[in-house]
Amino acid sequence: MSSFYSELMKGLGAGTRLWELLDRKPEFPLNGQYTTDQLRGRLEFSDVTFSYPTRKEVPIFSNLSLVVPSGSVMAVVGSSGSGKSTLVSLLLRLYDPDAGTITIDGQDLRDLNPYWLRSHIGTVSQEPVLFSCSIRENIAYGAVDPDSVTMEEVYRAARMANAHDFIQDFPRGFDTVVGEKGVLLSGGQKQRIAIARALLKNPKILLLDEATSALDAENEFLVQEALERLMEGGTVVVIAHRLSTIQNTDAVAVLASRRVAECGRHADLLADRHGLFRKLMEKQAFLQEDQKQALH
Ligand SMILES: Nc1ncnc2c1ncn2[C@@H]1O[C@H](COP(=O)(O)OP(=O)(O)OP(=O)(O)O)[C@@H](O)[C@H]1O
Repeated sequence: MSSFYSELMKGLGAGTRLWELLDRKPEFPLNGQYTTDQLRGRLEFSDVTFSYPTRKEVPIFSNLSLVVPSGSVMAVVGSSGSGKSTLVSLLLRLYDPDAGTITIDGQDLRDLNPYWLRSHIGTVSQEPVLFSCSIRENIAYGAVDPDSVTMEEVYRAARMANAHDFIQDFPRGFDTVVGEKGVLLSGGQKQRIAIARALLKNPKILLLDEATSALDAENEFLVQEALERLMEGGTVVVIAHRLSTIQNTDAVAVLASRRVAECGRHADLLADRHGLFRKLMEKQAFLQEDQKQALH
């Protein structure tokens, strides 16, 4: 009886916390209704001013403007704390800007149905979150209706994400249960599962946060190849940390002084000897010595 009582009390405590979570209301209204069948994925920030609700006195963006044409790949670079992740959070509508607008195909984000919006946006973060369930369920979770996903579709997504082989090598294959936050898997493996999840969703808009942590050479190649497949066809915003990624994008936006300080093609930005992008690249030792020599 006494052990049952303590279990009951633990359960009650957990239950209370769960209800508190379920009862939470969004801080701003999520009542946009607009949806469309023909999403093209053109993104535009116009004069966006933003500070986090918890730190109103620290502005993150003031009058930031940026256009990402539909179907293009935009790299976002900037020093640590310049607001790269914040830009992605605003696109996902985790926050609303204090002033200015963010639009998709000319439609204000606030007028779009948030559930519909998020079903068309895929994200792969630096530290992907995997749930404590099977790998198959973790991949199928990306789909709008995970229950209707066939095994064939899961295999296909895993193959394209270069994850199929290592999953098959586990004794229980796709039924392998990954621990809380996927502790059983390496960083590169977790990322490839997150990429398979995003591939299954086949989103029109893709937000990527490239991992800064060093992957071993083989993992890095496999992750990079999978990302390239994922990036085909949609509009992509990638927080880029690798020179090879930056070189393969259509344009680069440099965040500095709370706005987009420079935006253009990688080669053009690099050619400006006094430009911010050039300085940033040199600081981050992105440029190899021989490339620097060639540019001088
Ligand atoms: N939830 C939050 N509440 C309050 N301030 C925040 C929050 N998240 C980020 N910030 C602040 O906003 C600024 C921009 O952070 P952000 O994470 O967007 O930068 P970043 O360019 O992505 O940085 P990094 O390259 O280090 O990941 C930082 O000064 C950070 O301290």
